[in-house]
Amino acid sequence: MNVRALAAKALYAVLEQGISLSVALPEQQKKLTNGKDKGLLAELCYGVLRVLPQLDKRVSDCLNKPFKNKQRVLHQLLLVGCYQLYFTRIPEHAAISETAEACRQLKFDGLVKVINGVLRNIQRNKAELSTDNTVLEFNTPNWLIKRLQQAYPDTWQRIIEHCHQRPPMWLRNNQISQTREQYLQSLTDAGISASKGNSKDSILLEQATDVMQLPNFVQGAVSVQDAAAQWAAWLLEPKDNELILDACAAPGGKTCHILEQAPRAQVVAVDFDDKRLDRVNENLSRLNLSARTIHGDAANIDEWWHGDKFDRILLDAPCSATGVIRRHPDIKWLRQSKDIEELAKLQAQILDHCWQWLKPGGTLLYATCSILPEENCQQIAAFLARTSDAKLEGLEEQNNPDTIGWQITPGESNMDGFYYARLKKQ
Ligand SMILES: C[S@@+](CC[C@H](N)C(=O)[O-])C[C@H]1O[C@@H](n2cnc3c(N)ncnc32)[C@H](O)[C@@H]1O
Repeated sequence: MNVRALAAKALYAVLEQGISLSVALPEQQKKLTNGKDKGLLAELCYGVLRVLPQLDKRVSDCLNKPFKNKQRVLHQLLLVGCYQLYFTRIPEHAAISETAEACRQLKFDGLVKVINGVLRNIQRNKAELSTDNTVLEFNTPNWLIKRLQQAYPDTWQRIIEHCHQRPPMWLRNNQISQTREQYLQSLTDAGISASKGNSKDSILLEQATDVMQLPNFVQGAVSVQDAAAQWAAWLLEPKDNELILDACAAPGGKTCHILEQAPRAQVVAVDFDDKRLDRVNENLSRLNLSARTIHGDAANIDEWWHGDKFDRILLDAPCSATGVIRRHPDIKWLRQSKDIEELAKLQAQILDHCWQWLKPGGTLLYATCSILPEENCQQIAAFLARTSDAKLEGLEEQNNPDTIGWQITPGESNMDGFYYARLKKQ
């Protein structure tokens, strides 16, 4: 299979059909057997989505007539071609001929000449990519730029820059298997360079590595998890024998971390996405941990839980994921401004309901991978205003003690963007 044709198909799924890249990419990757080709396919898709407006403009300027309907996939193919010419070290003649061949594979034989012609035109005249307006300059939709400008008047540009950087690979040491020092030594022995992160289990790899190359990965020695997400279990402070609800648990990264810290805690991991819940079970089984996994709605706990109230609740709420754009650049194009208010409403609903299921004296940790105040500090401020038995606890890690909760912005200490607020029930 031609890698460029598969990239065009994955991008068509994201941009024309609104499918997330984490679904669309594996769908195409499974048609390839070679690891290098799979890597190139990912690089082409991620790359195009990072700089989409600039590529879009360059390609559209070279087309007499835009492609429509089923032929739209050829527009995506041209984006892939243009990306190779501007952003990769692939020899230009190879980039062009492979992309033209992809057109044939996509069964548009009659348009191979057009694809070839447009790409040759771009190659001959490799003008700087346009930065004529803020969308082109920042390769980010206008609505998101505006919201970021408002939330971060002094730093929004730097935040957007970080959203475009390639994310590092973080590991979480499984403290049941070995200490972090011991695992760092195993990595050194395996010739893998790594260093410690700020939270106790986190390890930063100098270079992304196939997990199968990591010592004892299959046996559960470590997991892949961004350092920002690793703060959840530390801030929740789970204890053995406590009854703990992980209210939006899939794929289970934080569920497993909670159990690594408190292996005898009774953890109930809930998610309303059945398929994603399977991933929780897979992760638990690799790490040899056990939790009760339930397919259910966190905004309707009464429906699936008839036991005691919980000592601790982790609410890793569904959110805009604007803090993890560096890992999922498709978010920029799949989300819309109106989603933010809808998500904030949903989060408030789940938060209010979970609160009813927390024991007096219990702790609820609210988390999102968003960097927008509507989903984070404003959400918690509104919750505190309407909930008389809730008290916000300060977090040591918080950079500004006056803010409501801890907002991590992308790139801070090499982490993803994330938000935490710890609430205690009176
Ligand atoms: C941010 S992800 C959770 C990530 C997870 N905590 C981890 O660390 O691996 C949010 C999850 O919430 C789930 N979700 C969204 N709305 C829900 C609801 N009302 N009840 C239960 N789960 C929900 C989604 O299916 C998704 O898996």
